Amino acid sequence: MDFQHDDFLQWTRDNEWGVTDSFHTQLVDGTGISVWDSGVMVVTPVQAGDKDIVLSAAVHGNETAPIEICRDVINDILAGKQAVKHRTLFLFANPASINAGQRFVEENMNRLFSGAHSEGGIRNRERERAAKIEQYVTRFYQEAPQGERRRYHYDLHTAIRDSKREKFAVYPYLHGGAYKIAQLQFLRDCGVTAILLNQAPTTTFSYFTSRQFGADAFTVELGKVRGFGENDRSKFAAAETQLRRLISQDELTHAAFEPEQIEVYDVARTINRTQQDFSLAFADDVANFTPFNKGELLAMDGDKAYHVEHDEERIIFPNANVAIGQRALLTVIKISTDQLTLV
Ligand SMILES: O=C(O)CCC(=O)N[C@@H](CCC(=O)O)C(=O)O
Ligand SMILES: [Zn+2]
Repeated sequence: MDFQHDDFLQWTRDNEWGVTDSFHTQLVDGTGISVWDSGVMVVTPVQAGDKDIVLSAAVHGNETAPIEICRDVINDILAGKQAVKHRTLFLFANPASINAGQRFVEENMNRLFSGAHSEGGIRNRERERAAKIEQYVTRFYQEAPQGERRRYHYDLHTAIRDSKREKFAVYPYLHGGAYKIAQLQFLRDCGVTAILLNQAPTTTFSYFTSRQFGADAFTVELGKVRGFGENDRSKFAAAETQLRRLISQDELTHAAFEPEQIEVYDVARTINRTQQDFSLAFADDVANFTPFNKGELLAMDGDKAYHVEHDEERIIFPNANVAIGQRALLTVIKISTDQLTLV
């Protein structure tokens, strides 16, 4: 058995819950290609730079634009059409959900990291896969050459709803750490125009790599959920270009950062669904970043009402259909970039 060299994504989907074998091959230029599992590929240049880069897609299988981007980058690497300068781990995280055309099969994988996959006495294959992905990422960062390393993780998503900010990113809670200008520049050049600052730990993939490995890690929302072949790839061209530059260039140069180029939002509240009887007080077509006025009703969770507590409080990721106990809505409040400790 070997992996399919001309279409790694298809081979991954054909082995949706993983394989026990691993594979290694070399490209003509000596670049190492190691496949640790279905959807798990490590690219190791002969003379690798000092970056260890994780690019993940398909944590949610219906978010196809990032999957298509990573598919094309990987296939170009395997075909010798895309140079790689830094160690790069590509992950198609949840192949079974790709095949199902759904966000997940049994459980939202992006709520299973930082060990959450092993809590609550629940077992399912998404939990097993999340645990394996944690192991692969750990192995990837730990197997890096000695010396000062720069760790990155871009977990690429698209959003269920429309968004008044088409591309935005979630900066995981940094526990007092400083935000990095270079990351704001990179995300800006990917087309990101808004950054959400999480103010508490989560069980998302990007929080795991940020907290566990000190990676510059982000959830990057690149657009809207669409079927394979339905993505206008011109809308993702800037992001794809930056990702290709990231893996292939020693250093990335960016134009100077201007605060007005990216809006910064504090996550004000996380509203979880705790009751079967949960509803949002606005229509399904109300877009991410829609502002609400103080006092307006946002959601009912059983008989608990959630009202807007700040002027211009904006909704993010509204989803009344989440599992009991999971996040049904974030609200954010815009802050001045000047308020950030930037390094
Ligand atoms: O559009 C939505 O409702 C969700 C889109 C999505 O999958 N977003 C991520 C955000 C992860 C984070 O907060 O860092 C998710 O909900 O898992
Ligand atoms: Zn997602």
